[in-house]
Amino acid sequence: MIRSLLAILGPAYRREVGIYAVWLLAYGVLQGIAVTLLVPLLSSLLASEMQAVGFWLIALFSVVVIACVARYQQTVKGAALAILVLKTLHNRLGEHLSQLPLGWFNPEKVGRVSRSATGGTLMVTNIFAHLLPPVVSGVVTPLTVGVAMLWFDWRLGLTALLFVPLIYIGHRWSAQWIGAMETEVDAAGARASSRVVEFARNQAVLRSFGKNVSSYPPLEEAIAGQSRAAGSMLRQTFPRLFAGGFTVQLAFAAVTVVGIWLTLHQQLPPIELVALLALAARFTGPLAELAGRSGLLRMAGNDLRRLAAILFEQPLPQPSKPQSFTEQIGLVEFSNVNFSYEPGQPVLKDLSFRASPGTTTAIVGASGSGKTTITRLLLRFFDTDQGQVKVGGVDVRQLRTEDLMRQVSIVMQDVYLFSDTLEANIRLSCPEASQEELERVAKLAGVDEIIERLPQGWQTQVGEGGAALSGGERQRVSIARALLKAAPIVVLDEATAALDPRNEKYLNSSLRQLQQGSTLIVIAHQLSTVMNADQIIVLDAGTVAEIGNHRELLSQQGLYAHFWHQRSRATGWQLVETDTEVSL
Ligand SMILES: Nc1ncnc2c1ncn2[C@@H]1O[C@H](COP(=O)(O)OP(=O)(O)OP(=O)(O)O)[C@@H](O)[C@H]1O
Repeated sequence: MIRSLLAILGPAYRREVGIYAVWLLAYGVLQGIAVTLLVPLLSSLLASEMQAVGFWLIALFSVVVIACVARYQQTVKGAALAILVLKTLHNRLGEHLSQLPLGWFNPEKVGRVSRSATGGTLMVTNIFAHLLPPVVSGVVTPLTVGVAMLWFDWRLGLTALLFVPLIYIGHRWSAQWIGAMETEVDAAGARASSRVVEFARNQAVLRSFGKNVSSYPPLEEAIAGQSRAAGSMLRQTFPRLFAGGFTVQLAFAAVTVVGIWLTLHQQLPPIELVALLALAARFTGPLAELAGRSGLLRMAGNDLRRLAAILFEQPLPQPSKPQSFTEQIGLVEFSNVNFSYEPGQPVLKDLSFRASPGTTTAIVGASGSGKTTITRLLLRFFDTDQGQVKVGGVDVRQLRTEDLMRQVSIVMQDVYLFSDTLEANIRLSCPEASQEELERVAKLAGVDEIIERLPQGWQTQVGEGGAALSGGERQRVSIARALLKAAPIVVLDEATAALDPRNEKYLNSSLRQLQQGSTLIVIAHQLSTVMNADQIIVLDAGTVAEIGNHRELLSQQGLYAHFWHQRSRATGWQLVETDTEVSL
């Protein structure tokens, strides 16, 4: 466990962990020696040898003082390491997450990260603060006492030490089992919490179908599964902990029986028997505590493994010699791209197209034909299986993430705003922008109108995820961000639903502005965007079925023309796969 902790923290902390380990061991041994000194002390007391009593008392006092120093050092160093782990793990997690491919962040993984970053790291810090000290004392102190007993009376010492393997196996068995059960309980907990979040988020839909907790089976099952797992763990943990404690008491009973037998056969003076039995009692105390703590330590070990699994996730390979841009800034090229999310289920097949700098490319196609996937590959959420994606004439795999991201702005339908002011949300893309610049983009995107209406204008808090704004308003903020960033390439996912006239007006003026300086790649749903695009890519099941501008494609009398003639009077469109019809 310490080894995996060191692997996560890095070799820089090897020394601190080493010093802590020395104090832990020292305290365990000193505790054992202090207890051992009770034997000569009690023996001389019972024999009324007052001078010897004085000597052993001083010896005991000195060892206790040194043990206190060791305990203090162990506590201070443990607390310092716990804080260090907390800080380091959070920093390492943050750094690592920022290097992982964006495609990694699905809801399950995000849930795992948030559980590990909160409860997981706390549990891991507990290893130093609360779990290792009793576990190490629980092993080292009884061993020291056992060796001391060997010295006083080898027969009693041997009896006690013979039980060590049995106690060890018992503890290991119950700790391993508790660890395995905890993994199950954790998985059930993760399932239940994701269902609770789903239930809370989708209240509007669920209520409209008359669903509450008891009539929504997935949530009920997940909660029942969690309490089943927790109940089963509690029920089955008890006998195992009992078995661990029983072997310890058995060891004590065996030492007592052997001691009495030796005394009855005049092989051990009764005074020494009393003192050695007191020692044997101290042999069992820390062992009993060990039984409970080793299970907790195993649980913390599970958390450690889960954290390590996140930290060992591979970031997308970064180029050893990153390339810089040529004069082809704004150029986007896909060459013979093949891509699948799941092996054997190709999503994009031999897909090629070229978007020249400053032009607008509209991507249209049936739901599931791969439109969003194209934008994900352009942003390098994932790497292609075959073929190349080039931005500015350079393969995206040869660009550093920050260089690629500097080239591209994203405006998605489902816009997330940070729980901050309106101004901070727009400045995110260009913190150093002047106030005039900010106001210019706000006007173009129609954000000025929102600002005028809101009580604190630019300084209005938008709430978590932008909850204080409507969907259309959030998209306007997101367009203002893109305008401010003025990136050479803009990826835009148009609203599927028909826009109200006001939002449409702002979207069109923003698009015109963006077109002046950027290459636009639009997942297009509005007819006007499709008609005015320089080129339209018609996707069919992951391949380019047709490519050209509106006029060219109409004259081809192919798939696009078919769609167009069917629904040209519609105000919005979406291609439907089943019968290649256009639906609203
Ligand atoms: N993260 C993912 N893991 C596995 N499969 C995925 C993932 N994302 C998309 N897919 C699958 O890839 C295919 C293409 O999806 P994509 O989202 O690119 O289509 P789309 O044309 O944008 O669809 P829509 O218009 O409905 O948004 C679909 O079959 C989809 O189920």
